[in-house]
Amino acid sequence: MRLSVIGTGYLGATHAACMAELGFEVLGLDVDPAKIDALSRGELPFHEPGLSELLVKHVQSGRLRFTTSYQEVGDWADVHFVGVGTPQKAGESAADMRYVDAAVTSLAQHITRDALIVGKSTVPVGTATRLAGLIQATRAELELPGEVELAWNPEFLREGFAVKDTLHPDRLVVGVDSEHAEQVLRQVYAAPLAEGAPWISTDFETAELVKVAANAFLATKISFINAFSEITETVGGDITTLADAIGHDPRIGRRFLNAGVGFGGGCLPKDIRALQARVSELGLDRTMAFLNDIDDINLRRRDRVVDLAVQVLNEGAVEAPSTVLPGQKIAVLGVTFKPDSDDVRDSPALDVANRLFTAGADVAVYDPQGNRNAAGRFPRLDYVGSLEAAVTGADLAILLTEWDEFKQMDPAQIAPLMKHRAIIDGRNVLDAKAWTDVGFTHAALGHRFKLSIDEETAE
Ligand SMILES: NC(=O)C1=CN([C@@H]2O[C@H](COP(=O)(O)OP(=O)(O)OC[C@H]3O[C@@H](n4cnc5c(N)ncnc54)[C@H](O)[C@@H]3O)[C@@H](O)[C@H]2O)C=CC1
Ligand SMILES: O=C(O)[C@H]1O[C@H](OP(=O)(O)OP(=O)(O)OC[C@H]2O[C@@H](n3ccc(=O)[nH]c3=O)[C@H](O)[C@@H]2O)[C@H](O)[C@@H](O)[C@@H]1O
Repeated sequence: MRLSVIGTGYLGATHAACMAELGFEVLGLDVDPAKIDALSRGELPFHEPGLSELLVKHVQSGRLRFTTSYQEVGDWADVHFVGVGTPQKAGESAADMRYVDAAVTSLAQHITRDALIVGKSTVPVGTATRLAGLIQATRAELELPGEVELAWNPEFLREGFAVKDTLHPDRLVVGVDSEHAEQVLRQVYAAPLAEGAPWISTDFETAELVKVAANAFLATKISFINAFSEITETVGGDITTLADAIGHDPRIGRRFLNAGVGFGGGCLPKDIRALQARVSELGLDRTMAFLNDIDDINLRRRDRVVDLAVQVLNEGAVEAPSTVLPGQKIAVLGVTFKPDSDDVRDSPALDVANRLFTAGADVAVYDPQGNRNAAGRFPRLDYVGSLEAAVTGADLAILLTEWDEFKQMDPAQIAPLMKHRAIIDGRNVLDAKAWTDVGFTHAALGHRFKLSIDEETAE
């Protein structure tokens, strides 16, 4: 079976290379010629563990090719996966559907044989039904040969684990409206099915909603624990112990209860906003209103980091950041939205770095993979090539993305490099005692901050 993958970003490039790994001939298509040139040379335009190796392997074997031509994919493939972006519309909460609509329209205009179009992008409920109508109308008007069906097969991969999640998914969900479409998808996913991956075959609406329900639930879990952080920061208590304790209850589970600077990335934030916008459009204004609070709690974490920086740098005094940060050197450790990724889309870490800069601080940024993308968004920050370069001469270091390199920092080695020994743990991954033992002022999200002047060892 020949597969095409339309849109070769994070999702599409991963899906294309993994489908080649499963033994299929694959043709990836994108409207960005530079991306297609790079992928055709076996160069991955972003960082994703294990993906580069698969790309090189299958470009070399000839099983994986790339094109910008819809005519080529329309003549060639049996199954077309659509993985183009569905970003938040500028100035609105809703998803911008123009890329999905354009991709599906182009396919409908260029397919010249029997084929199945399979949507993988995350979309508002009702999209598949609308697109099925669009496909049939377009093809009838052009009197094109071949039967073209549509299915929706949402994707649950996580960045940083994209290859594993695609080759060994924890479930496969397909929204279909014919037995034939389901059988084709069962053939595509024969390998993970043979490994026992649960297969959920359902209607279009359920498939679309499963995806946004999953992301809304994950976002809710994170903001739930971060809301408790606001309480422990006020009254005292240990947010990590609290998460561990409730997480032992299997009905709750410990995963996604890591308190910190909150969720970001190209999906969770925009997906909860798009869900809310869609249900409001359906007249259900109150139904997902709680997601406003989930979003607000998440964004307040970023304010909290800036407030903490002000407190730490001003010996406990809380004032407006714009009046207190000028001239202070702050080392920002991590700018990607999560470790093992170079993705800075809606990254809480990068947002905080920029806010500190706006408040007048001299911000030195180091991220093992994210500096280049971050510099594309906020070129005025000072990007440096190592952890040591970032902390040297700094008044304060702030850990915002929990890369292993940061989790494994030795406070005794960092201490002599800094001008003042002060650290904020924005992800709750550092051992507070190890830092205070060598004279650091240590503050962490989810913990009450009390500055002890005695502990400050300004040099
Ligand atoms: N990134 C992730 O980890 C996951 C993403 N998703 C969903 O997958 C979709 C894609 O997300 P990403 O891959 O992150 O986006 P992305 O922005 O990395 O990639 C989208 C790609 O589509 C291309 N494109 C735009 N219009 C096109 C057209 N008309 N024809 C062909 N290509 C076109 C763009 O040039 C770009 O390369 C979104 O709906 C997202 O919510 C779902 C699960 C995981
Ligand atoms: O739709 C998508 O694109 C994907 O979105 C998320 O995957 P991803 O964005 O790659 O990253 P996550 O691991 O979910 O982390 C999202 C954000 O939440 C934060 N997070 C996560 C877990 C936690 O306990 N605390 C926390 O703050 C992370 O730092 C990160 O900023 C989902 O986990 C995937 O299942 C989904 O396919």
